[in-house]
Amino acid sequence: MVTKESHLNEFEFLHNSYESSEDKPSLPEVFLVEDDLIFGKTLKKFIQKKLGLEVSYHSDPGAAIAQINERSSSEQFILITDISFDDGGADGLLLIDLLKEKGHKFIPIVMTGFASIETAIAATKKGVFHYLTKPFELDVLTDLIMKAAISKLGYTEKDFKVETPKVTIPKKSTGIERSFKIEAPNEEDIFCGMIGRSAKMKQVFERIEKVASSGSTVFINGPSGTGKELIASAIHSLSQRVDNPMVSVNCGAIPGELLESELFGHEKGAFTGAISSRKGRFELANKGSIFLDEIGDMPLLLQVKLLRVLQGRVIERVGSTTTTPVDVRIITATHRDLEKHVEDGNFREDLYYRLNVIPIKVPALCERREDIPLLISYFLSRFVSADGRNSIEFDDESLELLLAYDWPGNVRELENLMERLVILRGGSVIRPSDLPVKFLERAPMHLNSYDSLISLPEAGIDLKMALSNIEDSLILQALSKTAGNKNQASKLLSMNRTTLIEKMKKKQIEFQQ
Ligand SMILES: Nc1ncnc2c1ncn2[C@@H]1O[C@H](COP(=O)(O)OP(=O)(O)OP(=O)(O)O)[C@@H](O)[C@H]1O
Repeated sequence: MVTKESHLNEFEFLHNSYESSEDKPSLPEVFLVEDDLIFGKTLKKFIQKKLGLEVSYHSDPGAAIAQINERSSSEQFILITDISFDDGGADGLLLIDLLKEKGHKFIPIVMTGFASIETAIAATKKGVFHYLTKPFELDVLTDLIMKAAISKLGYTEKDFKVETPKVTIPKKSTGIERSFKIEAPNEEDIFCGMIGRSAKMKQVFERIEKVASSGSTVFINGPSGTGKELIASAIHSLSQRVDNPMVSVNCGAIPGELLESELFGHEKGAFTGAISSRKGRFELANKGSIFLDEIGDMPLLLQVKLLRVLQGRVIERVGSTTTTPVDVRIITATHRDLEKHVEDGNFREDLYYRLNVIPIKVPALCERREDIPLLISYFLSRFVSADGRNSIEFDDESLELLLAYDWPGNVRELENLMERLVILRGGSVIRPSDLPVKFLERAPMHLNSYDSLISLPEAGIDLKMALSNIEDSLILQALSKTAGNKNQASKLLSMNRTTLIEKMKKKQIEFQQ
């Protein structure tokens, strides 16, 4: 039976703190003992990079004891050790006993892949600071090391230079070779309420500036959510027509039979329900601009009527026999491939050429990824309250996922996601698990990140075994990240769910939370 008292005595024996802060070395020493070479090296690199601590790593407990015995037994250190070693001849708890016998003072943290009540009790009896069950997030271990150093060795948080290991976006996956940083747009990145620093958006801005004053018909083409309506507004606001109205009509949202009277107006009695005559949008936009969104969805019959307006600059109300002159600049937009629409016979070729006088092509967001950090910052500044209470931050991994994602819904999708995260996760750090699963599906492969974590040991390596260990580790990490959900984990690993299950069975991998 472990009593609270015996537990405390053990702790006191192990953790008699330094008399004064001057006595302690500048940073705590860490000894790591783990027989899985790849995991051990990964841990060593991660702890060193994140906390700036020197880590002495040994795959063999005997070698660890030899090194520890060489140093002065009065200096306390942190020991991180596996419990069971593959050759069966050593045991992490025995290592703790042997070091204690030699009079060493240290704070033990133990790790095990096979959690059992018996070993947990045995570890507690030995006064371990924490008992970690594999797999665990590497950050959990570094947090524990800091906690141990602060609470047992008298260090303060300031003694550590905590640095989250930087992840560099590989060129292949995103086309950008630099660390991803959220950055507020500066003056040059903002054009008429639009954010853009990429060369592609700068070209769009230049074209808007050039065409705005001309009065010509403009055709804006680009995927949904790329800002076509914003571009139309910019053209209008930079033109001489700015003091007159800009009227927008979504041709795809109004039923075909209503669209004609919506655009051109109607006379009293023109159809059932036409109790009075009414001006259409063209007349309302007189001396200003009309923005015909989703022009590709306009019915063929109406296309003929629009062509007549373009040719004669006059409109004819439904039910009228006379024409009314209109002075309107026409700006149209569609997310469709209008040329293909013409080829398929769904759009009149003559109208297409009339509308396409000045084309503006808007790039999808995935073609201008350098704008993503600016847009994130811009939308956060819009959604986060003035006191910053619901502000959010992103960890490196989630930032990377945001940059690598394809954004099929473009800027609108990014805007909606930021709004949702601020509402649901305001005040916290966003991690990959806070993002919709589809972001994880498209995560890039960090081939080069392995270079910084695993280096070829002097004595060489059993490649087959090493790869198999990496596979195990990644499968377990995917399961851990998705709380054991095999469906989501398989997506993270870009494999079928059934393949994952078969692999787990074959390799006898079991996941316990
Ligand atoms: N460059 C940008 N800077 C800031 N906000 C943008 C930018 N581009 C788009 N947005 C915002 O994204 C949302 C979608 O933009 P908009 O409605 O103009 O897209 P669209 O291309 O017209 O979409 P659809 O084809 O679906 O009509 C809007 O809220 C808009 O303010």
